[in-house]
Amino acid sequence: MSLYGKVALVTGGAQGIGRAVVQSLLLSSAKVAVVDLNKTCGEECKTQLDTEFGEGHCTFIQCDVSHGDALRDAFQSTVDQFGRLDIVINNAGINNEKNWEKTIQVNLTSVIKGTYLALEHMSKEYGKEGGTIINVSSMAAFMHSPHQPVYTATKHGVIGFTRAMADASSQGDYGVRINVLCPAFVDTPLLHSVEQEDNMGKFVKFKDDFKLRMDKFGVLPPSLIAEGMMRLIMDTSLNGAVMKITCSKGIHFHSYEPMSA
Ligand SMILES: NC(=O)c1ccc[n+]([C@@H]2O[C@H](COP(=O)([O-])OP(=O)(O)OC[C@H]3O[C@@H](n4cnc5c(N)ncnc54)[C@H](O)[C@@H]3O)[C@@H](O)[C@H]2O)c1
Ligand SMILES: CCCCC/C=C\C=C\[C@H](O)C/C=C\C/C=C\CCCC(=O)O
Repeated sequence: MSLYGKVALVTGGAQGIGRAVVQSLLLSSAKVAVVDLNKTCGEECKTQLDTEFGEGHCTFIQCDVSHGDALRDAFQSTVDQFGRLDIVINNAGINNEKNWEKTIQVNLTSVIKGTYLALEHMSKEYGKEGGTIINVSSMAAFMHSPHQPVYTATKHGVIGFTRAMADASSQGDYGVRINVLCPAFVDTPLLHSVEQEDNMGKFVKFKDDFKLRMDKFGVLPPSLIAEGMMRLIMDTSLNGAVMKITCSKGIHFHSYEPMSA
């Protein structure tokens, strides 16, 4: 299915998983705003994408998603440049147990803020045409890691928030589907943070144990995560879905007990 005429915003889109998703969106003919803190990476990414897809299909907006006003401006700038907004991927995330307050701000608070801003631009509640939001969690929400307690907590939070908002959207007739994606280990620069005391703090001493887990469970290519994202974007039956992607089972969904009143 083509996304011609649709506009997407991807946070943390300059490298890693976000970069792979941006590529897939452009291949499907969407226009894309790459929102990222890293100016060098973002500008390089835009140059490469302009060469591949031609100018005018994507834009780079430098923004720290943990700064609420800057994130609001990034959403507005996307709509000003491309005229509308249909797809929002709240993907930016960090792994920092030393500065764990920042990890909560980036991985959880900014996902909540990004979801609310997306609704302001897409929800029927605000007179808009609807759309779709994907929030990025992690398999760490299902297999908690002693090396990453706060990272694990934020990824649990992303799932709970997303599922609750998906129900709010269907009950409130927002016209916006809200889903969550949980990758296992993915081959991106983030994985290397396990080696660094600056990221891991006192948990760095567990790095060998962490690497054993990677050997045991394997490491996925970012392109497979992008494939999962595209499925969540295209399948209009999905709302409140929790997609997991692992080496052992590939792309699949978590199932929950039905709620009893
Ligand atoms: N790599 C993995 O093994 C893995 C596994 C499960 C989930 N995830 C999640 O996937 C998402 C993407 O991770 P990745 O592996 O691609 O990481 P990455 O470090 O390769 O890329 C993250 C991108 O986000 C940007 N970013 C970081 N902080 C930001 C901020 N405050 N504001 C704006 N942009 C910011 C970075 O500049 C970078 O371009 C994260 O939410 C991460 O938690 C990753
Ligand atoms: C310390 C560096 C961390 C860098 C990346 C951060 C987090 C990534 C977490 C992943 O989501 C992995 C979490 C848990 C376990 C992984 C895979 C489980 C697969 C299970 C299966 O195959 O059935």
